[in-house]
Amino acid sequence: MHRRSAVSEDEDPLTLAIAPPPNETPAEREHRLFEERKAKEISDRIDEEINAQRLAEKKENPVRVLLLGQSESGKTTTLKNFQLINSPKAFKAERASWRAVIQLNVARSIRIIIDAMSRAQQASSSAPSSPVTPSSLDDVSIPEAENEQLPTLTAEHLKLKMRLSPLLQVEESLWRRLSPSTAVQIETSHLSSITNVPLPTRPKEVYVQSTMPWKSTFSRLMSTSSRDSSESDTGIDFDDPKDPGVILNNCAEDMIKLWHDPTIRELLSALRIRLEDTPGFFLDDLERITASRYVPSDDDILKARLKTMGVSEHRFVLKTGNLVSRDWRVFDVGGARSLRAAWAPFFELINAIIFLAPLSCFDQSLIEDPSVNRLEDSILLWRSIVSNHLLRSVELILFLNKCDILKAKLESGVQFSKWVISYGDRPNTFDGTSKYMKKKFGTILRNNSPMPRTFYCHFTSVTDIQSTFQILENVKDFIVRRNLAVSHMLIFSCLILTGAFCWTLVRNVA
Ligand SMILES: Nc1nc2c(ncn2[C@@H]2O[C@H](COP(=O)(O)OP(=O)(O)OP(=O)(O)O)[C@@H](O)[C@H]2O)c(=O)[nH]1
Ligand SMILES: [Mg+2]
Repeated sequence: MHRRSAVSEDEDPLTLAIAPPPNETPAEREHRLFEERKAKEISDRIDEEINAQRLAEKKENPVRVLLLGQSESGKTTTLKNFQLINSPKAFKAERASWRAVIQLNVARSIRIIIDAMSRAQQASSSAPSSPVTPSSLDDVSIPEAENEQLPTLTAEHLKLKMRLSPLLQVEESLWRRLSPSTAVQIETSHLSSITNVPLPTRPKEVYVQSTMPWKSTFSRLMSTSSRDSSESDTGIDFDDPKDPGVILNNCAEDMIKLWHDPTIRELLSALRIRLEDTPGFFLDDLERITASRYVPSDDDILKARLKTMGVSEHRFVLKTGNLVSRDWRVFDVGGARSLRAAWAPFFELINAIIFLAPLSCFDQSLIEDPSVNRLEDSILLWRSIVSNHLLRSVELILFLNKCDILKAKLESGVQFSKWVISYGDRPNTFDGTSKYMKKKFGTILRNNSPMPRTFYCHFTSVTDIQSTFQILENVKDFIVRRNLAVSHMLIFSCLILTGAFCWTLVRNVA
C-alpha cells in the first residue's frame, strides 16, 4: 500500500483517498493521469445516460394505453369511464353534446319502429312485397320477413305514425347540429343491417371522425346563443326554440304509447327487431329523457352510442395511490374491420393495451360481414394481438365485457352451446360460460405469445360506473407498477455499472 504524505487532520478524507502517491515518478504520474482521464470519460458518459433517462421519465415518458376490440365492444365507453374518474369537469362540460347524441339515439329507435310499421302496411296491401336483402339486426339474423304473418295495423296506429313524423326532422336537425362541417357523417351501410325493412328512408347511425373536435363544435354552437336561460354548468339552452328537445317533448306521449303498444311489440318481434339489445337504447326511459329540462346523467352518457372512426388521443394526469402523478395518454380507436389498419402505427408507442371482447355477442354476427360470428372475430383478433412481435413487451389486459347482457341473455333461455359448440352440455349459466371463455382466451395467450406473459383478465360491464371504477383503479395501479418496475430495472443496471466503475477507480488509485 502507498504511504500518503503527511496531512492535517481537517483534510477531506476523499481528497486523501485520491491524492497522488508520495514520491511518484514522472512516468507513474503520466500513467496515472491517463487512467484518470479514461475513467472520467466513462463516468461522464454514465452521468449523461442517467440524466437523459431521468429527463425522459420526468417529461417525455407518459403512460400510453391503447383501447382495442371490435366495433361496439365498449372501447369508447371505457374511455368515458376514464374521463369520468380522472377529469370529471371535462366530462360534465360535454353533457350538452351527449344530450344531442342521446336524442339522436331515441329518434333512431323510433325511426326503426316507423320503418317496421311501413313494412307491415306494405305487407297488408295487395302489392307484391319488395325483395328482402339478407341482413341482420345487430348481428342477429332476421328470417325471410315477407313469409312472416305481420300483425295488421289499425287506423289509430297510422295516426300515431303520422304524428311522430316530426321526429324524422329531429334526426336531420341533430345531424346538422352535430356536423357543421364533416365532423359527423352517416354510415348507411351499417344501418342498413339494423333491419331488413326495404324502405328508402332507413335509420342511419352517426359516427364521428375522431380527429374532428365534434364536442367543442357542438358546445360552441350551444354557447353562441345569446339567451340568458343557458344553464352555464350544462351548456344547454333549454329555451332555444330550435332545440330538438322541444319536438321530443311534444312527441313524448305518442312515443311512449307506440313503444308500449302490444301490436307494435308483436310486429317488432315478428321482424325479430330487438331494440332492447341495440346500443343506444333509451325507449324504456322516454318519460325522463323527453322531459323539457332533461340533462343526461352519467349513466345515460355511458349508454349513448356514437360510432368512432379513426383514432383519437385523450390526455389525463393520473394519480396512483401514494405514487406521483403521471401523464397518461389513452388512445380510442374505431373497431370496425375497415378501420383496423389504423391501429398498427400505435403498436411501437404504447405501454399497455386494454383489449375488450364482448361475451354477450356469442349469438351475433359482424355488421361488416354477417358470415362471421362476433365472438369468433374477438378470439381471432385477440390471437393476432397476443402473437404480434411488436407488442411482445406491451402489457395486455383483457376485459371480457358486456357481462350484464350475457347474464340477461342466458337467463332468458338463449343457449350458449348452440353457438359455441365446444361448450357441450355444460350448464347454461353465467358462471360456467364466462369461466369457459376466460380459459379459452388465457390458453390463446399462453400458446401464442412470443414470450411468457401473465394473463390479466377482468369480467366487466363498462356501462356500470361503480364496478368499472374499481377495475380501472386496479388496472391503473398495475400498469404504473409494471412501468416503474421496468424503469427501476434500468436505473438499477446503471447503478451497478456506476458502482463497478467506482470500485475499479479506487482499486487503480489504491
Ligand atoms: N349493457 C352494456 N352495454 C355496453 C357495455 N359496454 C358497452 N356498451 C354499449 O355498447 C355500445 C357500444 O359501445 P362503444 O363504447 O361505443 O363501442 P366501441 O368499441 O367504441 O365501438 P366503435 O367505436 O364502433 O369501435 C354503447 O351504446 C355502450 O353503451 C356493457 O358492458 N354493457
Ligand atoms: Mg368507439
